[in-house]
Amino acid sequence: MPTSECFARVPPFPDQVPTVELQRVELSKLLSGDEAESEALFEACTGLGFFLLDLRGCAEGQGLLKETEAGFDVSREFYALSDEEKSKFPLLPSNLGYKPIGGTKIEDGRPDRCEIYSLPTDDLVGLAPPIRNPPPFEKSRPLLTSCAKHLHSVATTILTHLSAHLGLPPRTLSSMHALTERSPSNLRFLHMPPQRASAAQTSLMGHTDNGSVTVLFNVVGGLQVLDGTNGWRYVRPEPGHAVINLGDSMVQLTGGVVRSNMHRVVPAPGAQSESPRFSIAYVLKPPYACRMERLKGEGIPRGEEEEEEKEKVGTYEEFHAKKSKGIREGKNLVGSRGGKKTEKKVDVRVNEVMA
Ligand SMILES: O=C(O)CCC(=O)C(=O)O
Ligand SMILES: [Fe+2]
Repeated sequence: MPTSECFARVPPFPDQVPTVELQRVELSKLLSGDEAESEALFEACTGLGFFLLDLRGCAEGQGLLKETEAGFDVSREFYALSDEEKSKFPLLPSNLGYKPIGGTKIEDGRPDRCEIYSLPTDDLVGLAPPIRNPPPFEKSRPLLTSCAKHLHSVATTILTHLSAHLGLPPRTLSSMHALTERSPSNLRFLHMPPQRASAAQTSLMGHTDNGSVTVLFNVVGGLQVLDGTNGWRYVRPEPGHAVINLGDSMVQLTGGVVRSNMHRVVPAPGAQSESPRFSIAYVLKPPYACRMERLKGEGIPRGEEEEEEKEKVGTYEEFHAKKSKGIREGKNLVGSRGGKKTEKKVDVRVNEVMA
């Protein structure tokens, strides 16, 4: 999450709410090849599937914090536009573009309370003909392109460490996600307006991400992770850190070694509930053409179901389309195995924590 100056502008996250204990990993140490840090990363990826990445200890991280901070200003400018202006940029295939409030459903079928603008990475880095984005984004193209490239590099650094622990040649996962092939990866700007306490509801439904790695920045709380039998727990926003989580495609490619955990956004707790909530996420996804077959590495299990899987497996484009359709229809939401086929299904409606 951005620097402490950003945090000073909103009331503090309260101490009295149940939070999840996330592993902290330092980007500077990952970049210098620190083995203990790499081990901690792998533990978090195979455990909860979420961790905090400290960006403060190196120039790469500090630069990214500054860029995302500027990104929050771009987001505020966009969300200050009228609904009429925003709706001139409707959702494109692959869920890119503008999703208005109520565009998806929450667990109980009610409309969500979250609006999202997703900019395709392909467009930002020149892999695809540019789409027409709203003026606040268009006039900040150089910033957003630079930000997307730096976020992409953070996400692939994480994938390089994962490759090592999975017994894959070091560049297997990062070259699979290179910025040379078209994919539905995107830089997304989310906005959740404050809700009336008497009618407060989930803002963004419980879901697992369907990409590979998500790098998330927020200042106001509200993100919750499903923490095993503890149920939903808030993630406390921390200055100078990004929240990292793995998505379904990594579960598929690793035969279930890593976890794509359920998470959702509810109204911010305590005094923060009056503040509008902005977040920025970089969602790294495999290329459309990538075959979603289990990779071969010493750390990746082989099993009977693999043969069965091979017959069903297709491209990431197909994998992605199936999940996106489910989300639009409000399906696939009340149960999760945390991305692991071996896990017991958990009802995501358990232990509602709505402060
Ligand atoms: O806004 C957040 O904190 C989470 C957003 C999220 O889960 C997503 O964009 O997939
Ligand atoms: Fe998500």
